[in-house]
Amino acid sequence: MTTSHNLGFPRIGERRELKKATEAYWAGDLDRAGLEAAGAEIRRANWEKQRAAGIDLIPSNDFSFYDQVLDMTCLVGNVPARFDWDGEHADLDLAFDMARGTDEAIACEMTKWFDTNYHYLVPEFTQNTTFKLAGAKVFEEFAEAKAEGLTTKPVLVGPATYLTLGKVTDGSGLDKFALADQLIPVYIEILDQLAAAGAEWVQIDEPVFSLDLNDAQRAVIDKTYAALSRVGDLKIMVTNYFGELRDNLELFTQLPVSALHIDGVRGAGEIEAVAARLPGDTALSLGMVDGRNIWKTDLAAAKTVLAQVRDTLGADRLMVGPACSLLHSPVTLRNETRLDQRLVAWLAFAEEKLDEIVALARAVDGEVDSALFEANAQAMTDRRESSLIHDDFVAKRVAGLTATDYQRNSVYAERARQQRAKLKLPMFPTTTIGSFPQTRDVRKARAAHKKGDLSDADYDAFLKQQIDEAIAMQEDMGFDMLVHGEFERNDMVEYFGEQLAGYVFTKLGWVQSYGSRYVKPPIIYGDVSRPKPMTVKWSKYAQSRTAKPMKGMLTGPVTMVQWAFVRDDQPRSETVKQVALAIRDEIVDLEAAGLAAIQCDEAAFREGLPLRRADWDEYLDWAAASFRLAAGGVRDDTQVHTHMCYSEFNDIIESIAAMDADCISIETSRSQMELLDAFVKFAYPNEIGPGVYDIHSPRVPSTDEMVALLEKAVAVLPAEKLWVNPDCGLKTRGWAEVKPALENMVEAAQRMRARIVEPA
Ligand SMILES: Nc1nc2c(c(=O)[nH]1)N[C@@H](CNc1ccc(C(=O)N[C@@H](CCC(=O)N[C@@H](CCC(=O)N[C@@H](CCC(=O)O)C(=O)O)C(=O)O)C(=O)O)cc1)CN2
Ligand code: MET
Ligand SMILES: [Zn+2]
Repeated sequence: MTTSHNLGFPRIGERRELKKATEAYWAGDLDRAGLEAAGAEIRRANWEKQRAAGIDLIPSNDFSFYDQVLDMTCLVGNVPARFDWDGEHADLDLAFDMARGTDEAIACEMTKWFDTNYHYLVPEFTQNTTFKLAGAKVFEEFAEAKAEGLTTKPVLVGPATYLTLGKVTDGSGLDKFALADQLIPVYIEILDQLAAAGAEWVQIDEPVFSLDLNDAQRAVIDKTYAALSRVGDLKIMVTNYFGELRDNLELFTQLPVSALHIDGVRGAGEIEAVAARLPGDTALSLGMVDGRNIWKTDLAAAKTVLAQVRDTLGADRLMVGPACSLLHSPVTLRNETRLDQRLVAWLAFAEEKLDEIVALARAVDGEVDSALFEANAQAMTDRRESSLIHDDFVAKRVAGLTATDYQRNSVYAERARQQRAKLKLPMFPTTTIGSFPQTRDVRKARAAHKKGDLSDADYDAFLKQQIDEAIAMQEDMGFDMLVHGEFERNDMVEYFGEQLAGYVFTKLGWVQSYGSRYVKPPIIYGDVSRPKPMTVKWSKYAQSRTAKPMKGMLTGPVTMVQWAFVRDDQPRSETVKQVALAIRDEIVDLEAAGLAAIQCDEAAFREGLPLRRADWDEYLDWAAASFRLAAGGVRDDTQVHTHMCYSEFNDIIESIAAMDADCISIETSRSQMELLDAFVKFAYPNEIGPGVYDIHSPRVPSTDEMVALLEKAVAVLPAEKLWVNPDCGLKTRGWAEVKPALENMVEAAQRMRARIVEPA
């Protein structure tokens, strides 16, 4: 019999129950028992949904109150010394301290999980790192499900992935992969304990198989699975997802474990080769249902592939699942009553994906759910032929693009001359990245407006007042280039998605980004265009309230697509081109409305980089080109800014230069300006705003600290190219810390100016 299984279910709850409970707990409005109960209720509901759908093998420990990598850190007792841990049990409150920081200890770093918009907490290693079994969550959740009559498949982040994702923090030059010898025995203890508790299967996630691996990583993998395979009766499934195996295929298929899972969506081309090379009685799990996107699976096509593999391996060695954990999918379509029903017919969120998985597993065994398969085939045809998707005007416009559309009129030096003459900014000009705190009041007003309880006129007046206050504050503080504050936006991607043609947005399609912060990615289903101006009204209003230059504020084409669910019926690069043209229209309109500077954020530029180096150039070419296409329609004296959050710039600096933005702001404060190195080495030609204020922490940086960071920057870059700004937008912060921090920041810029004009 073919086994249906799941790699992980969304943990946030159908209506963001997890966010509400954790934030209430942090605010002191819910006690620990209340929080635990909310978590237990989400797990129970998730298991029940999977059982009802007919999933044979259901995961546990896929739930987390914050992050699964952080949970692994607790489980193996790898708590950084600054958290003052008793060395015994690493429990939930300690995990929250690591995730959020305390008065005494700064939080662990957070970074992107592979090429997703999910963020994990980076494990830290030092010369003093030791591991021990210190967590109980995986065992408790297994027992909890057992009590409900389910023998689940506990999920663990694998040792190779855990070591790869962590970083050495003590500058000791430690070889982190050498820690495997200490880490493996703890994994063995965990597996032993799970086996003793009655577990039959365990799922060990090793998505590092989708990366280019070095010898040290390969050695860790060899060692780990040689050791783990000796654990008693427990069956181990090792999973790879997010990409192809390529040159890791041999290493992967030779792992001495009971089952191997591959991403049958992104790695479709390798299914046959993997099946052919699978030794002895190893089972193969094929991830045929996309966990990263929301389109229905083509069931007939998937069934054909599965049937071929069954003929090679036999049904008993075949398993069917999602390509990756469903963590990256919204929970359910059931509540999307406002979505165009023609579109709904093309979609599958996590719950609906469960049905697809089960239908496929049953179908390869000969039990075809004809009604479901027929409806699915109809949906595939309807979508392909739908007039909703195609827009001739957009197609013609893209086809008519020429080289000149991808460049500004003059080179940077000439543009800079004209911009200086027009803007008359001082040295070390001060600005912010765009958003100001999204306070409860702002969100409440928006929610009330959406519900119809606040009229258009009243919401408008409310937003104008917010903008007025933000402008007055910036003028008082002495800012040189102002922003309007983005109070009208729910999210920098969703807001635009709501206004563009070819996009739809959901009511409750939330996906976890990190901790209690979620996003609602819009769905790009067809050709994209901009029916009418999107931000001009607000930016124009803001500019009318000040004599200082106001920055128009947009999201760039790559980020608009990277943070959306994207159509899969044409290359991503084509969709990005269409979005770039829509943004180009907006940039041109902002210029016409009198905005002398326009920022176009490309926060997800690095995230979109393919996992394998061999694929980078192709991506970087179209990604940088799309930015130039978006920005290429304005006069030389209009200053185009871009912004990127925490990114490893070294590998991609040439492409950042190729974007040819007049100014880029980046996140550098936490790394003590280390991230500037790439710009220095490459002699980045345009202007740069290296962030001097870490906005991920509630801490208020002092003027001295920020001056010290700026000193580091002037030591390596021409002073006249430098801007002074925070690391990122301030939407997640509160005014109480933002005001003093910005005051200090402006003062830091003033001190730098004084020092340069009258050298010490
Ligand atoms: N898409 C995206 N990805 C990103 C980022 C980003 O800004 N956007 N930033 C980086 C870090 N990731 C982040 C992801 C989310 C948030 C974030 O602030 N999310 C908000 C939701 C933002 C939002 O869309 N809010 C809506 C809905 C607000 C809401 O919950 N309203 C209440 C009512 C209001 C109240 O009474 O409080 C309700 O509907 O129940 C709005 O403002 O309109 C959250 O989870 O809290 C921040 C950073 C990387 N990836
Ligand atoms: C995640 S990058 C954020 C850029 C946006 N302009 C903001 O300030 O919020
Ligand atoms: Zn940012």
